[in-house]
Amino acid sequence: MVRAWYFDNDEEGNKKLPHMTDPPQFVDLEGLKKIGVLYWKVDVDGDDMEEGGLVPKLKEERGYKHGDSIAISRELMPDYVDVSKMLYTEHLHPDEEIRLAVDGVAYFDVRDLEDKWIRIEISKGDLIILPAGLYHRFTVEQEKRFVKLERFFTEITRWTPYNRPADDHPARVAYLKSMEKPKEEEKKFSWCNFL
Ligand SMILES: CSCCC(=O)C(=O)O
Ligand SMILES: [Fe+2]
Repeated sequence: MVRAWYFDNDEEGNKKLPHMTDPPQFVDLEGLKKIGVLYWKVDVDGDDMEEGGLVPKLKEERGYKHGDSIAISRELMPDYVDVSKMLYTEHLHPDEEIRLAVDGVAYFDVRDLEDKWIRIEISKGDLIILPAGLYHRFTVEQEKRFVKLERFFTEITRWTPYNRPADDHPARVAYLKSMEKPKEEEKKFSWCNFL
């Protein structure tokens, strides 16, 4: 099951360790939703993957026409060191990032609205969607040092990372704007209550 917590900001330590604060500050699915991160639990060995199941339905709803499967580990990748450095470099994408873990364990770090890192641990059956324009980075976890992921894309040719700073990227601007709306709604609501 997915877990998420605030990263302890120790950027010098081993990135593959959990980096929880003491005491840990966990973030629930609602907290992730507030920054646009969506989550589904998937039975990867069962009906969820079959025609009419959760994953094919999600693909259709969100227009994912392409997909592939990648395994990340030192043993399986000749260019592991470069790839893992690249994936742990803070970046964003013009499209949402969809990943379904089918084996192993990995961490996605995502920025909250105050620019603090939230670490999301994914393992078998965790499907997450990061919105376009959200700064994030990724690493495998220390113990297994291995993860296998299904990736889905709307257009495979458009899959590009833009490293931070990319604050003027239209996807970043649109993301921040989409995060403003709930705040405005909240304001309107409290004003109505006041009247
Ligand atoms: C290897 S999947 C997760 C890493 C990532 O953020 C990406 O591929 O853009
Ligand atoms: Fe990414």
